[in-house]
Amino acid sequence: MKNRPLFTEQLARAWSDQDSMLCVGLDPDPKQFPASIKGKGGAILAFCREIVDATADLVCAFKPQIAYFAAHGAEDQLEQLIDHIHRQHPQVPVILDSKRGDIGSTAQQYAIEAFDRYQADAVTVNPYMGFDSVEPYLKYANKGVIVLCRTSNPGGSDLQFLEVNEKGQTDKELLYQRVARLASSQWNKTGQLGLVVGATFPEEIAKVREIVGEMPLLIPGIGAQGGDIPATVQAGTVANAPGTGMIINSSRAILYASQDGNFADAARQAAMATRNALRAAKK
Ligand SMILES: O=c1ccn([C@@H]2O[C@H](COP(=O)(O)O)[C@@H](O)[C@H]2O)c(=O)[nH]1
Repeated sequence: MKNRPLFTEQLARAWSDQDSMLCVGLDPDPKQFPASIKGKGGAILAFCREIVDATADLVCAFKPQIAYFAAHGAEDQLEQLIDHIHRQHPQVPVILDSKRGDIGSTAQQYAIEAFDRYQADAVTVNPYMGFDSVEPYLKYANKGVIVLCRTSNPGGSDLQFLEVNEKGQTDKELLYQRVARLASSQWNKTGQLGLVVGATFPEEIAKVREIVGEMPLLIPGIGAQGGDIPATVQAGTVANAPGTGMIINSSRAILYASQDGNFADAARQAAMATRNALRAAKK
């Protein structure tokens, strides 16, 4: 699917036309599928397609997590799913969550995987190996590149909270803050960079927002991980532009709202309740 608009334009349109900051995460776990789908050929695609069709008018993005497809040898189903979203719901950007990170020549292959093979509008990237591991993605000038910054898991603090002050630098700087500063001031050559910041850490969301201005934040951690919606929205709000700047992800709490035959309806209800809670929190 060629000629997709700039990722940031897609987001701006989705935030305004859909009035939604909700991203539905597509993490298909066959063990949790309803009996009507479980065990059938193409079950992963069938399950995700129903979720997508039931929620597309409620979201600003979909985020398929590649591991849930690759673990079952279902990469072809991931390709077909993204193609389905582009054709049936062209207004909804697709963020491929793959969190790759490697030397430049290999990162180039990962960029081809995300953007040429899967046709994603954006991809998550691990910055641990530095700018030359991120740069190959920037050759795709209209595509979003969303860099891990302050992740939602408890172990994220092991490294992301290390002090990284240089000689002469007086203000204390932590590793996740350095990532935010580099991403916004030096790495954002295309204007299409974003950062991952977990809803489980609203204080750090606020700090990152202070550093990066309007840059889009992908915020996982509400729903199954227990992140607080009002605290998240308050912390991540862009000055004078409520309802923008955040792509707030929920996966399991929506996908598995029911494991019966009515799973798609239940997912829609859960997505609507979450979107409404996000809307209410921005006021
Ligand atoms: O810091 C991070 C980065 C990515 N994720 C991903 O988001 C979803 C969360 O799923 P829930 O079911 O809503 O907990 C999942 O795909 C993770 O790989 C994250 O949780 N935290």
